[in-house]
Amino acid sequence: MNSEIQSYWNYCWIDGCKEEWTESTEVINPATGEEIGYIPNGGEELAARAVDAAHRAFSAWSKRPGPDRSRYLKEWARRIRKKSTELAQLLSLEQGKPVSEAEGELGVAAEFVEWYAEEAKRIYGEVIPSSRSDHRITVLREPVGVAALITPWNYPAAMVTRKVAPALAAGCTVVVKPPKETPLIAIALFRELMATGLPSGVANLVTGKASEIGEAWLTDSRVRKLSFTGSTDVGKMLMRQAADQVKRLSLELGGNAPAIVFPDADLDKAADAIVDNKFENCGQMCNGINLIYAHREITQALTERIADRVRQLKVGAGTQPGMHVGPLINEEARRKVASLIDDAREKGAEVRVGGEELFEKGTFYTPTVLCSVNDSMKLTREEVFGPVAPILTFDDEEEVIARSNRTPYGLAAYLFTRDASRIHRVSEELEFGMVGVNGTSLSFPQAPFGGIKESGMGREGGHHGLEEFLELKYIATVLD
Ligand SMILES: NC(=O)c1ccc[n+]([C@@H]2O[C@H](COP(=O)([O-])OP(=O)(O)OC[C@H]3O[C@@H](n4cnc5c(N)ncnc54)[C@H](O)[C@@H]3O)[C@@H](O)[C@H]2O)c1
Ligand SMILES: N[C@@H](CC=O)C(=O)O
Repeated sequence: MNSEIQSYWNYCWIDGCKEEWTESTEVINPATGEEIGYIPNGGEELAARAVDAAHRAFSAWSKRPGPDRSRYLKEWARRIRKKSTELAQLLSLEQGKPVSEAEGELGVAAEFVEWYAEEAKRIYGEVIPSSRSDHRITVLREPVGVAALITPWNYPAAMVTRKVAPALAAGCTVVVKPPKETPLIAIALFRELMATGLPSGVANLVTGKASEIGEAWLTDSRVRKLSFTGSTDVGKMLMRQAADQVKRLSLELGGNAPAIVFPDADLDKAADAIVDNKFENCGQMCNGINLIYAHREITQALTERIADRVRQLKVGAGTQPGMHVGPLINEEARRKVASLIDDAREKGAEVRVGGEELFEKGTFYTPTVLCSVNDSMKLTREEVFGPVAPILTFDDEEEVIARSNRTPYGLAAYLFTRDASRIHRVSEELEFGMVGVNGTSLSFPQAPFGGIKESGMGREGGHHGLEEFLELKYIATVLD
């Protein structure tokens, strides 16, 4: 692994070539605090060079037939799958998640590329009957242009392919910036993309100073689109910067997902699904459950089931076999989780499981279950992004819908019930972009993943994800 890891050090990808940079910055393994690699600490100049290359490549790439663009994507997916064992080790090492989860993420990453390789062939226009017989209305779907793609550290492989694949399928060229915490997996994915023979400049990747790179791209009129996944605070700032040139925007931001368990639910299945979701990636998931609302009649029974399952979770470095929960991404993230738990304790929450920092090295925190949680506690309003399952009690449907909708976020919500009418009624009343019913899996290449309110705008996945990289052009033709 060491020589494999070193093969990703100190370069990014511009115009089809490895671009080395004198100033570098280190990448840290969150399970040990040790340096595992170095990447270029680029800024404005590197960012501009990436746009130069993407802009030069756009005209030829956008004119290629869809089936032609599709072939590069299929080959990329094949290569990701072939190397998934090595890539999963790398992802786990720099991000912290268990290797089994990293393998799952790489499977999802490849699935998105395969899906968009097919969608590239089906970018249809329209001919619309006009109200005037002397006019024909034609609508074309054209690629937006150079797209800037900025990705987060929590799903550092899937978030790259979920943006790059639809953009390339649509005929856009791209400039990509991964986060400083997990750049190596993005560089590795790019190596596989370049090995497909993709024409130079179609896809470019830079690493370094986030605000400098972001500003360079948002003030460059050749960049026509920004697709960003990350925190709501940074998303809002980028939205303001993008306003000056009215750039197209997709924003996949934070969440504060409720899981509502009604008294008629299958409690064992609900507890399994809640624990799987809540502790995936050490709770660092945008659509991760933030609050568990249990009906008063089943609060105790559900709490026992959740607590029993959480006690079984093994915590350790993701690269160690058999671990379920890895470290948080860094010390700042651990401090935030600890302070939210302290606040909840001070306001009367009971720690049923966990509630402690772990180990001398690395940024571990025990999987935690909190009961007697009430709405005065900070963790009910903030995105916790950690291994904490807070359980609250509710009495009736209307009340729990109102409490769930009170958040400014609107990404995902979950409900557990066997009552068919309630499923429809509650799903439709919840103000969230996605609702999971009797389960918590939401990320499918065919489905429109995304949020409303302060969780963002636009969708990733499905044909909806392709539309984000396409402009409509309407042509009115006078018929002789
Ligand atoms: N809605 C979704 O689909 C989705 C998916 C994954 C993660 N997320 C959210 O992402 C957040 C966690 O990710 P994070 O901590 O990496 O978020 P973050 O906002 O700190 O960083 C995201 C990306 O933005 C970059 N960035 C930071 N400041 C910037 C600036 N001034 N200009 C340009 N780029 C800048 C970072 O370097 C990184 O690449 C959580 O809030 C999570 O909910 C949302
Ligand atoms: N779980 C989501 C990512 C959010 O953090 C996904 O897989 O799309």
